[in-house]
Amino acid sequence: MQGTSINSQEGSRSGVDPREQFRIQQMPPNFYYVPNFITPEEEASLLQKIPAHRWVTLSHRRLQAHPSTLTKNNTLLGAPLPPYLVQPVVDRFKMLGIFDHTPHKEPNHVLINEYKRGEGIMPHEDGSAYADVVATISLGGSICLEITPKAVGSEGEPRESATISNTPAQKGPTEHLNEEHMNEALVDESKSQGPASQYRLPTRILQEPRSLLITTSSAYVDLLHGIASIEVDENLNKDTVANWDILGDSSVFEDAGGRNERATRISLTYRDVLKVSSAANKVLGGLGRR
Ligand SMILES: O=C(O)CCC(=O)C(=O)O
Ligand SMILES: [Fe+2]
Repeated sequence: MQGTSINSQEGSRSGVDPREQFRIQQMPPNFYYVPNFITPEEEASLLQKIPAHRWVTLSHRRLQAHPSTLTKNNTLLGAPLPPYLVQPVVDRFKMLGIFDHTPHKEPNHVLINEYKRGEGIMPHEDGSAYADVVATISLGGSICLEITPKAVGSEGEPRESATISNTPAQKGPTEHLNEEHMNEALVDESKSQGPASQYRLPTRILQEPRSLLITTSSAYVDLLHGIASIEVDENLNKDTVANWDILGDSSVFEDAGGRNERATRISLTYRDVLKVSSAANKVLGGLGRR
């Protein structure tokens, strides 16, 4: 947002959604992409402050949860987020009204993912532990997030908890988007639900370093997201990347012949956990059991 600053007060006075200029037009609602949301200095500072000892290694990425992992019944033990995760970005979230509709009006939980070259995350939904919004800041390398409709028959199934490993929503290996998918990507109405059917799916959102991606409402609830475990994102152009027109610098990918060589990427995913238990209750409960 350093280069694309908005005036939220003016926005709200005039009744204009401050996120509107960042909406990804070619996609089902509601995805918003903000290039250059943080500065290179802020990116470097964040990268330096992420604690090296908190990583949990999963099969295709590393993860850490702040302030802590959720309990088995998806409750957050109330505690503040570390200051380096709060400022300056949470004030910018407020300018955009990202969490205005959630119970706590601001994020109370951050999952940090690290993907080395060739790593990814299978298609999934983030689930009902959280309010229906996630705000993702990307650091390091660029990556494509693949957006797919839910599989036939998945509607109505209970959404499982969004724990540290999220909710795998499709069985089997991640299906990578390729040129074929892109070219015949108009959604088959019978295989999609709701608003997704008017748009081209599956599709990709290219996330540049220092960008913010907001996924909310129906985008959070009705669609799956994942990252292919590949070393190069290929065939990147205006027809295959939903946010091409609002990228910070599409020439980087044009100059590379439509390729993005993956490098280590870290994502900070900000969320509002619905159920929060107070630390005081926990302490008293603990004493009671003695
Ligand atoms: O790294 C990303 O951008 C996606 C991560 C993700 O889907 C998650 O943490 O639930
Ligand atoms: Fe996710």
